[in-house]
Amino acid sequence: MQKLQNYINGELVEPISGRYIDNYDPAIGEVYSLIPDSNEEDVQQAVAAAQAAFEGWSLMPAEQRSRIMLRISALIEDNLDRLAKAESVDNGKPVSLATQVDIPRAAKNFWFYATGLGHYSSQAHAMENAAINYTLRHPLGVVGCISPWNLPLYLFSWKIAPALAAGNCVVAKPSEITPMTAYLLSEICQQAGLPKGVLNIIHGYGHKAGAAIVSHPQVKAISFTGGTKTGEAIAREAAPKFKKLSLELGGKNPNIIFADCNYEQMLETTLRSSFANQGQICLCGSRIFVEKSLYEKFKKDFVARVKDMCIGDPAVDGTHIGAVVSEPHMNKILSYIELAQQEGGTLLTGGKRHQLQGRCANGYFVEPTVVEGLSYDCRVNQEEIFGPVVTIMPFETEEEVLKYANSVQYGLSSTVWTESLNRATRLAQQIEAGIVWVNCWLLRDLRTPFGGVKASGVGREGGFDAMEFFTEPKNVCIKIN
Ligand SMILES: NC(=O)C1=CN([C@@H]2O[C@H](COP(=O)(O)OP(=O)(O)OC[C@H]3O[C@@H](n4cnc5c(N)ncnc54)[C@H](O)[C@@H]3O)[C@@H](O)[C@H]2O)C=CC1
Ligand SMILES: O=C(O)/C=C/C=C(\O)C(=O)O
Repeated sequence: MQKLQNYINGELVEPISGRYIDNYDPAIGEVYSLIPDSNEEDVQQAVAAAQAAFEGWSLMPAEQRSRIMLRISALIEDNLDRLAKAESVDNGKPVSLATQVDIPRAAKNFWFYATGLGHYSSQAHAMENAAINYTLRHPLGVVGCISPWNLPLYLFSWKIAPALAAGNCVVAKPSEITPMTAYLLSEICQQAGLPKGVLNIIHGYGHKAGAAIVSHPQVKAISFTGGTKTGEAIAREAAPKFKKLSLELGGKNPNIIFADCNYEQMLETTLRSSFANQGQICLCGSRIFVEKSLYEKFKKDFVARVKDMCIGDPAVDGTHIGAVVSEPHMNKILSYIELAQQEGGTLLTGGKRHQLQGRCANGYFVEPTVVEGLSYDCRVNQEEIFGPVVTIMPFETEEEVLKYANSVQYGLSSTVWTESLNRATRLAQQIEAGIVWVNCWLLRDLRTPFGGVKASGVGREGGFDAMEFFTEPKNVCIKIN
């Protein structure tokens, strides 16, 4: 069976403990590879390697740094099929999704920051006839990047690329549930000629390897994406040590549909925003609010389209819904479907584990599920499920739907469907979320600030926001005589 290795100081190495963790293919429910069960000692070696590499990397001319990152981007593109297949096997997502979305975006993340670093400039503030201020931005040193299992290489690279572009050296940990493409990225970094120690990839459990990265005194910042509870634990550890923190956490996003919307566009996009990646994207619109006059028509058409979706082998073209990421996660999703019924909801479609034949007979598949009849403040409408489950609810007025939308502890993204520009801008102003999509969903411009409010996180990724996070400003004030 394939054994993955840590990537430390430019070399692929065994974990010091010699211990490994089972890695499952969720579509067949079997272990197919082993990953290092790394501990504090592995992290210590990785941090030491990163520290040693920092001077060389941070002082390297920006153009040279950029060229190395562009080579990584190109190699990801060259390996598109291999990486997409690996992502699909590791995560359960349809290979078509990994080919069209996950892997191209990983390549783009490196391209975006490799080119962006050449446009990042310091600020100057002139005090009339008194002084001129200029603000230097220094890389922080060694930084930690910790990413989740839902968009493995996409989110891993979304953190690593700006950190490297800003001149930092990185110790990164992918999720232990989906480690494969991060491992393949280590091979790509070797081929691209990334100097040793600049990026170190440690595999293993969050409470062990991840916690060791967070608590290491030489790790100056942590960029984390994952569950809100884990984000809290990381903040508890890192905040008293005055580390910089960027936390992208959970969501319970409203999808607000008015009767005057472009109906076909809305219906097609709502199918995606509900069930893309088996609903395992923190931006999915899991609470669908529909204006009362459109509710019955929407319900009929939406449910019919959901019933048409193909749940199947992720390796096969034409599959819309693949496996969810793990057996515990499947059970969590099914328990929320149970809860929805206890809370008085009616299942309009779905609701069960889906049984496939043949190769995937033991895989972790959940039917795309639509629930109606729940109140906006019940647990199912307040807690993050992170699976292919949506609720639909009617509303009558803007005030009412705004109250529903803002009733949750989360505030990541939101979607508004209307042809009225006035209404869209009114709501965009009042919705408590870091991102508002009007008549679209997950339309991404990588220059824009990305992140959430309330329990959805702290800080913003994307564009120069990420470059600012990964650098420390120093103001120099020169008096003019
Ligand atoms: N992007 C998002 O919003 C995501 C949300 N979730 C939500 O979180 C729930 C739990 O999922 P998990 O797999 O447990 O995600 P998680 O948040 O625990 O895992 C994310 C990453 O954090 C690491 N980690 C865990 N504990 C850590 C610690 N104490 N210190 C440092 N690193 C640590 C993990 O190893 C992984 O690399 C899901 O059911 C879902 O609701 C999960 C993944 C992504
Ligand atoms: O940056 C994006 O385009 C998407 C990010 C998605 C997440 O952070 C997530 O699902 O966890």
